[in-house]
Amino acid sequence: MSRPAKRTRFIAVTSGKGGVGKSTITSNLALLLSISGLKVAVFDADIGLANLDVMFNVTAKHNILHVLKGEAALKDVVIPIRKNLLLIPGESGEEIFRYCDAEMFERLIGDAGVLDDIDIMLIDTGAGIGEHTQLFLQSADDVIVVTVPDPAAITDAYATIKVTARRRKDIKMILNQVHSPKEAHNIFAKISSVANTHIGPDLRLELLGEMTRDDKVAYAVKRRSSFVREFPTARPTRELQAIAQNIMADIDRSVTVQASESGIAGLFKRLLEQF
Ligand SMILES: Nc1ncnc2c1ncn2[C@@H]1O[C@H](COP(=O)(O)OP(=O)(O)OP(=O)(O)O)[C@@H](O)[C@H]1O
Repeated sequence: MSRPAKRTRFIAVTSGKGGVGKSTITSNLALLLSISGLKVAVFDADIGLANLDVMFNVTAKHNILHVLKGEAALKDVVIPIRKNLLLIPGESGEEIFRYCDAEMFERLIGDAGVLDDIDIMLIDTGAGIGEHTQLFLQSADDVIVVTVPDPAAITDAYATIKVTARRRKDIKMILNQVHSPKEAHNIFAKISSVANTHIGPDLRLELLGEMTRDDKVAYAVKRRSSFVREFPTARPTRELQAIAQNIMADIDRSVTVQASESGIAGLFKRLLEQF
């Protein structure tokens, strides 16, 4: 039986090109949001390259695919990272979608108690032009496209924005590995201008924030730790805190909904509606 739950805000984090810092940002952002007192889940939906378990330095024995196949219970798959923060390990998205049907959805609702009070679910997806990634992007409340200043990455980020904008008109961006906020704003202004001309004026593109290039970030990733914890006063940490504040300012936590609308069941319900 369904019971009241908190409405989960689904935030998909994507990119055009690999290696721009999407998983680093997702994992550290999740940590900051959870430290702020929100209940956060991170769903690793990066098709073929699920690596958030590495980012959080945990070992995932089972993942969501085992749940969908009925081989494991959700509570045995979900990994607690810290207070208020859970990881839902993923696997090949392609296969996940083979199990995306009504029966699977019923199973998730029945099993979803562990997750139905989640405030924010961050979904780490693959590159945004992929067909299956698009399903996640269209199902989410917010889409964040991460890019770096490199021209090839910007071109690929723009391609992601263009494909995503066919079906939704609000897209956010994070400019990572910039040298200064000015550089981030200049790049964003150029992307916005091209999008306005070629995609259309009804697309609402928003710069959620920027993160400076800093060796401390790479150092922490190499050590499988989080830079926001290791370097709490470093510039990228402060910049990511500002991004977390922006996200929190947008969230109304007071709304209650049916359990089927929240957590992982809510996400799969939305995915199912795309078929
Ligand atoms: N602001 C930054 N400053 C310095 N290095 C960074 C920064 N952000 C990310 N990196 C480094 O970039 C590399 C790629 O990051 P990450 O794995 O998060 O990218 P990704 O976009 O998730 O890639 P993929 O999609 O291939 O998993 C990592 O080694 C990380 O340490």
